[in-house]
Amino acid sequence: MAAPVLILCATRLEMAAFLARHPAESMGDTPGNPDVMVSPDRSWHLVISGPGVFNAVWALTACLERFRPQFILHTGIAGVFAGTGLDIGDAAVAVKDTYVHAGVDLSRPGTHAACSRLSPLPFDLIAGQGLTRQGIYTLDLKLAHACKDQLTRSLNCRVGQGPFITVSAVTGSPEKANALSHAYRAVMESMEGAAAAHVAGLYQVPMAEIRAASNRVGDRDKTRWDIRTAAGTVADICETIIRKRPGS
Ligand SMILES: O=C(O)c1cccc(C(=O)CC[C@H]2O[C@@H](n3cnc4c(=O)[nH]cnc43)[C@H](O)[C@@H]2O)c1
Repeated sequence: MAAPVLILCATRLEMAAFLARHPAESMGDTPGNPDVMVSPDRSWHLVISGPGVFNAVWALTACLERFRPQFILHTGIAGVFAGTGLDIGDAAVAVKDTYVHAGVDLSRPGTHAACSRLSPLPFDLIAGQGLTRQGIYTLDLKLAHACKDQLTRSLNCRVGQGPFITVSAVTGSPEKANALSHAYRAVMESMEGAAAAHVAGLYQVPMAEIRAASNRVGDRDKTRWDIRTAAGTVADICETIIRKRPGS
């Protein structure tokens, strides 16, 4: 039997629709252990990390110390950038994910440079992977393309593909969203992606990052967010990937 797929998601809310369709057994949620579930046939595990880069690193590390999955499916909701052709409820597959806070900030407060990309760090964040100096994590492109092809065939929404960014400070204005979109040509913004890619890279486990848009990046008006619809897309993404196992 193939190794399980490890699904990594920040919150239970994002996985609610999937878990309603696919009830799973809890493996314990005790202090010092992440919240992990396993499917009845043991073909997938789900870890709920908690939001943000620190929780993602902790939860994924704890799992990879316990078992080695075939690949990691990092999923959840995200903000979608304007000009991507995607709307709320649509899905996208990451080809790379950049932690925008990694680097040397040479900008002067009050100048236009404040929103542009940082200069590279003088050291690798993963030894031998020079792009990590700019917080850039390249994902497994063969797996990403296979997932995109499969999801395009299976989902009832648009499926985009491109660069994602990861933030610790959620983008809170359309102006900042425009600047980030221009600087990174990003499709989606989340709070965990690059952190998960960092750990997956250290453990040399392939990872696909596939998210569903719940809101437009920079939009603070929650009446325009649609987490329920996005969580439905997250459920469709997970169902497709665990059933078809693209790339294997
Ligand atoms: O209340 C807020 O302002 C807020 C901002 C971002 C996310 C949330 C959540 O409750 C969802 C947690 C989860 O969602 C991802 N997410 C969704 N939209 C965005 C975004 O526009 N920018 C960054 N992250 C986003 C994120 O990965 C969180 O883990 C509430």
